[in-house]
Amino acid sequence: MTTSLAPQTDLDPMRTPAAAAAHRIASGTAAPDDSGGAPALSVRDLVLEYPDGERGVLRALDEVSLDLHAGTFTALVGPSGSGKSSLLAVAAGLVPPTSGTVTVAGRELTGLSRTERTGLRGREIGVIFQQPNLIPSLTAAEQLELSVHLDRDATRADRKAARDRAMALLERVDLADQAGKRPHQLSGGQRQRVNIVRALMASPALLLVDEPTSALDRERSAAVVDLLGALTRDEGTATLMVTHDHEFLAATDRTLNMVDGRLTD
Ligand SMILES: Nc1ncnc2c1ncn2[C@@H]1O[C@H](COP(=O)(O)OP(=O)(O)OP(=O)(O)O)[C@@H](O)[C@H]1O
Repeated sequence: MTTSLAPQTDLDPMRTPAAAAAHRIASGTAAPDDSGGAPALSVRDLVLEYPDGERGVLRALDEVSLDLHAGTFTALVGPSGSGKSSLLAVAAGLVPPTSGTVTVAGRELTGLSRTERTGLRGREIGVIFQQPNLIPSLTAAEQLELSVHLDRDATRADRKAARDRAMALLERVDLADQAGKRPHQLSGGQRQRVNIVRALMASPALLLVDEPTSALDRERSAAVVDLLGALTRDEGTATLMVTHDHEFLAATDRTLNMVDGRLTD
């Protein structure tokens, strides 16, 4: 992977993820919906070009269009260098496209200011990396609650909602009894499960996952992919997972193939 996806440390200046999650759960909008409503992610005619020395430009994404709906689990496969990570980075709002549009939860990313884009990312986009990038000094529960703790505007009710949401998510992935442990006290599979539910804290509309199984053995990899599928349905996210492992495609609802920056469904 050449494109780097920065860790999600940006804070939502308007609303804490915990408050947003509590609101969505209370209002029932976290329910799965693959019925063809407005897409969680809509990409149109996306082009991404990088400067490429004497050759001019390298076109990493070439007229890519796709829609992802709530509650659906989509795999993105393709040869090395075909543009998979570039698509994730642009969909996450971390890299601006050369042209084309990316709309997440009804908001077009390129039309937003930097602050608005950061806010939207905090609320609506979860990103999971190849290696769990957990903070060594924090417990599993604290990793999940970090953004609300860093938010000076968070109320006591927000903090309580974040604690409750964190415990519910840790319980959902069978880690309630590990909530007080730091990353070095957890196994690789447990760390990846903490990483996954941390990305779900704000009940994002869109979950972008970059090769989540690359550091795991076969059995644990299958468990992580199954878990991502189950959480996609439970939480109602639209999940896009880059994978090299065709063995896990059966666990997804749909597979997209990328070749030379183009999607060949
Ligand atoms: N920051 C960058 N600057 C210049 N070229 C880049 C940059 N990031 C990626 N590229 C190029 O864009 C193309 C697509 O790269 P990308 O990382 O998206 O592919 P990928 O399908 O994710 O590959 P892999 O499976 O190996 O991770 C490649 O030719 C790559 O060399």
